[in-house]
Amino acid sequence: MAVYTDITEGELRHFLQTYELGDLLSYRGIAEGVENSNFIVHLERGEFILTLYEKRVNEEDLPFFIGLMDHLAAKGFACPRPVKRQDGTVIGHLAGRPAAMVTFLEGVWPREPSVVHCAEAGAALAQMHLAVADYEGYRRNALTLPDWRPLFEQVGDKADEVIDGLAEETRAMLDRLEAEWPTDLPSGVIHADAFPDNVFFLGDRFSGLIDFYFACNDLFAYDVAVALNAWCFDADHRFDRQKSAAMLDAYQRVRPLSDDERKALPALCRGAATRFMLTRLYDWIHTPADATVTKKDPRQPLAWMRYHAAASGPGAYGLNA
Ligand SMILES: Nc1ncnc2c1ncn2[C@@H]1O[C@H](COP(=O)(O)OP(=O)(O)OP(=O)(O)O)[C@@H](O)[C@H]1O
Ligand SMILES: N[C@@H](CCO)C(=O)O
Repeated sequence: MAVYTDITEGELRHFLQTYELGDLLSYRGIAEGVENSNFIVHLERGEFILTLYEKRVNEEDLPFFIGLMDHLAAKGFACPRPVKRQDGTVIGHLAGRPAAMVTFLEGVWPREPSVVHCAEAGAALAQMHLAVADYEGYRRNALTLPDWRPLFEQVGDKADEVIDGLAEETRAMLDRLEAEWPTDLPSGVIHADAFPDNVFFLGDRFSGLIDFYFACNDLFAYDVAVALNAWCFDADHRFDRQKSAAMLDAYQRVRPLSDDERKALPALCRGAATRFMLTRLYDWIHTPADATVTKKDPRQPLAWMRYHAAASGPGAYGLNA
């Protein structure tokens, strides 16, 4: 459960005085997520999600994330809407952390994504990529190619204590990525963490995207690569081409990929797998033993990395070469 910062009822009541949402009826910490502390807060005016922003979120980036959710919601894209306080601002402070409330989104994330879920997620991602066209905020991706090697150096040879041989394998992958990384592809604001646990469904239908706290400006096709990793491997780390073909097909019905984007897909998938392997590895080693959080296993994205290392071209993803 991701509650790094706990709050007392008194602190919460004090914080809620800055809103016009009525009395507090109940609240509880949310038993999911690894990045921020989240609470579901039941007020007279309804249910809301309260987030206390933790280590990976810089306070100066919050206006970008909040503005993005506002922008997308105003365009009719299904995502949480930030809640304004009495003074018109969104970001406050609670228990020493920056904090904000957003609207509660109906739906559940798919524990075992089906081909239909993958297609829905692909279409939703493409809709987001179109909807950001006139968003004026800019945020550099702080977890892209130039950031991976420094992140890895903070783990260094401890990597081998987690998985034997991992340090050398990662260095070789970073060398390869540095040589092949595409730069000249369509870009804009991407979600950058479109995993199943951030995509809600009502039945088989997409009902909303959450957790925009890695959103940044980067290649649209990189966002697709993140989603292919996150949705299309089964529990035994086997890649399911039917799922990837469904995701890519649905994505392209909304936003067709260019030839260059298609060609770059294997490299982008290698990079996305490496990014999640590295952050999970870092957290595996650095998360305090007393933190109330279920750490994510770096072995899973390592298996993704290995699949993409061997991928010869777009055909490996069910795309025509
Ligand atoms: N707007 C919302 N409406 C309904 N539930 C939400 C909303 N935002 C968050 N949640 C719930 O809180 C959980 C954790 O939220 P979130 O994914 O934002 O946390 P996180 O710590 O940033 O997670 P992650 O590990 O995905 O980065 C979600 O799985 C969902 O159950
Ligand atoms: N989606 C990420 C966690 C949030 O950074 C992962 O699965 O590693």
